[in-house]
Amino acid sequence: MNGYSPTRTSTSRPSPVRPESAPTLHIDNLTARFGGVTALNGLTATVQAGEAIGVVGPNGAGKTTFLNAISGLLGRAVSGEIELFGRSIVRESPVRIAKRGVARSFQHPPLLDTATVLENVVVGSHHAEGFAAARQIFTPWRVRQTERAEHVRARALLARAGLSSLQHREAGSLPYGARKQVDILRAIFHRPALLLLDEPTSGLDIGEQRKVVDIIQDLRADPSVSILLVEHHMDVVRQCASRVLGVQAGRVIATGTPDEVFESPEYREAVVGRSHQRSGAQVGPLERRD
Ligand SMILES: Nc1ncnc2c1ncn2[C@@H]1O[C@H](COP(=O)(O)OP(=O)(O)OP(=O)(O)O)[C@@H](O)[C@H]1O
Repeated sequence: MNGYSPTRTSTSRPSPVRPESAPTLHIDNLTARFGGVTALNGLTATVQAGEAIGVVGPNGAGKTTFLNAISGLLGRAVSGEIELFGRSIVRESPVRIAKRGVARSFQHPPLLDTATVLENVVVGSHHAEGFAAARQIFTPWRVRQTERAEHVRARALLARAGLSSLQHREAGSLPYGARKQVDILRAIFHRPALLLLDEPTSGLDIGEQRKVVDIIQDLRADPSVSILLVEHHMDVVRQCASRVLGVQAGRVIATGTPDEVFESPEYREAVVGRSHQRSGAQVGPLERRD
């Protein structure tokens, strides 16, 4: 069963053009500079349809900047190429990139605090469905129908995550762990082709971490969804990602299975070299010891 699968829902969003031959995402020589700081330094990577790729590395390696660049949040600070299904998105706005099927969660979820949890999950969906304001005025019945269907789908997502009891709570009153989960469901609600998750389990307790892992594993059953997962917990990466990019100083220093990367000399040096600081790879309570 796949309760979160974007393709198994009752209303359908016009899907972005997805040429069979092109990968979901191709990144070439991606560089991001902020004044004198080079956060990304020639990063190159490819994500195929249905892949879930972990992005790991020490603090300050450029992982969040990588997701920000793909989301279109960095504007002219970025150079290099970002292709989604073979089409360049490197100069497109965050809204257009979202419309092309990219959704993301944030380290610190920017929920609408005075809206309910249910409203937060569906927020922006009219935009995503291409409902212009004029259309809403002239076809109110259709808009109401769509809203009803969206609320049904959002409730189903919340139920699947065990968060039904929170659906009418104001988001501003939620504890941190619930905020993170709602933010992830909000991203999933838009049926992304590419889901960007930025430290989805940071600050969560063990039960909440398991629920997030469950959500990600469920999504992986859908071959049309690709995932980039920035994560410090090695156990979460092992359970959710088939392939890992080890990143340091804004470039990829190791690729392979989770264990191949975690055990590679390049990655160990990147993390151990900073052992006096917070480690880039945390062994969490979900850690499997094989
Ligand atoms: N908008 C910005 N302006 C200036 N410097 C920035 C900006 N965004 C990121 N940086 C810098 O770029 C580098 C990479 O930051 P980034 O947040 O991408 O690292 P990270 O790998 O996500 O770290 P962490 O694991 O701690 O979240 C850091 O030195 C950071 O201070």
